[in-house]
This record gives sequence, C-alpha cells and structure tokens, in this order.
Amino acid sequence: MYQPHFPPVPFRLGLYPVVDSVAWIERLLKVGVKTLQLRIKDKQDHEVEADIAAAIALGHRHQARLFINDYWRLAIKHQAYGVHLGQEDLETTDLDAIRQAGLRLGVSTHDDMEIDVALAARPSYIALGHVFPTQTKQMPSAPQGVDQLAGHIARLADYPTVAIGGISLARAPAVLATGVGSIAVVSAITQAEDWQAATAQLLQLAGAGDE
Ligand SMILES: Cc1ncc(COP(=O)(O)OP(=O)(O)O)c(N)n1
Ligand SMILES: Cc1ncsc1CCOP(=O)(O)O
Ligand SMILES: [Mg+2]
Repeated sequence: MYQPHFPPVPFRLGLYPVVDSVAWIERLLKVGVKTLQLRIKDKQDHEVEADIAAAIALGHRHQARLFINDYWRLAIKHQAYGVHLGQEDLETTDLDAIRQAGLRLGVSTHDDMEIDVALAARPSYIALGHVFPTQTKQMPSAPQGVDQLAGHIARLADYPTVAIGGISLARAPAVLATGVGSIAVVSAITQAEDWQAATAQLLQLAGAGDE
C-alpha cells in the first residue's frame, strides 16, 4: 500500500528531465514538461540560492512539479514541490523538516537493499537506477538493465517509481514497458541535436504525468 510519510505524488510522473540551470527549467516548462528537477552539484548554498528560488518560482507559475536535488534547506525555504535525495543524504537530512514543510520526497536506489532503506523512509517516490550506462554521473555499481528494473517495479507495486540512467529516446519504450511511472533523463534532452524535438518525442512516449 502506498502510504507515504510525505505528500503523495501521482503514480505516473511522466517525463522527468533533470537539468542544471534555470534556463533549462524555463525552456522545458514552456514546451509542456510538468515534472522536472534542478540538479546543481557541489556549490555552497549561498551560490545557488538565487537560481533555486527562480526555478521554484517558475515551477509554481507553470503549475509544475519541480524537485530540487540535494539543497533541501533551500527547497523548504522557497517552497519547492519536492526534494530529491540520495541514499547517503538520508542520514544527514532532517526528513521531519521536509515533511513538516509539506514537500514531497524522492529517494535514489540502486538495488534491493537500498529499496529497503528507501521504503523505511516512506518517501513520495522511489527512483531506480542506473538502468543503462551513463556518461552523466560516475556510478560505483553496474547498470541494472531492464529485467532487473522490471523486478523492482513488480516489487514496488503501487509505489510511484522513476527510472534513471542512460535512457535515450530509443530505449525509452522498453523502460516504460516495465510499468515504471516516470523516466528521468539528462543527456537525452540536454545533449540532443534538437532538444525541442527530443522533448516532444519523449513527452509523447512517457506523457507529462498524471494530475
Ligand atoms: C530522479 C533522480 N534519480 C536519481 C538521482 C540521483 O540522485 P543522487 O543519488 O542524490 O545523486 P546526485 O544526483 O545528487 O548526484 C537524481 N538526481 N534524480
Ligand atoms: C543523476 C543520475 N543518477 C543516476 S544516473 C544519473 C544521470 C542520468 O543521466 P543520463 O540520462 O544522461 O544518463
Ligand atoms: Mg543528490
């Protein structure tokens, strides 16, 4: 049973681009993306606060589901839709503060043990990765592949799920066939020759998420 400790999200979050700038957030909102993440790495809070505040304001204006990666205090301060955290972040984050502020929580997982840890926190969604090899982030483990992903999706039943890692336009149909509710992508959009065409095609396949 899906009974999160945080506000729920729709079972299908649809296409979920993960990007590193306000410019990308604005572009993607303008073409109809409704779930997205601002992922800026390795900066001090004061260096990213203006960008995080601007991205959150844009998300509100477009009635979109904007998750902030890592910077959970700033996400609370500026009232983001949600926060995305990794496994190692769970130990150092005040999860009660996120819940009390009414933000959704997404948690990364890479295997069954990490899914156990994530489920114990009862987040709003569980991310599963990396599905395929990725150039975007250094990964300590091997890609899980579509079959293992399908096993995790079956285990998680009605829990909202997000697949991430190496998902291209060509690979998206096989990933979606596992029943996963969302595909998170970086390079499939940001490195595409024509990002607008790529986004439109991915939206066609994955949808913009349930209301
Ligand atoms: C949707 C989604 N899934 C997984 C990740 C990876 O998050 P994390 O493990 O915290 O690693 P970094 O992104 O912080 O490098 C994600 N960001 N989004
Ligand atoms: C942030 C992150 N977490 C797991 S894989 C990944 C990067 C995904 O990027 P791409 O879609 O370009 O493979
Ligand atoms: Mg993180």
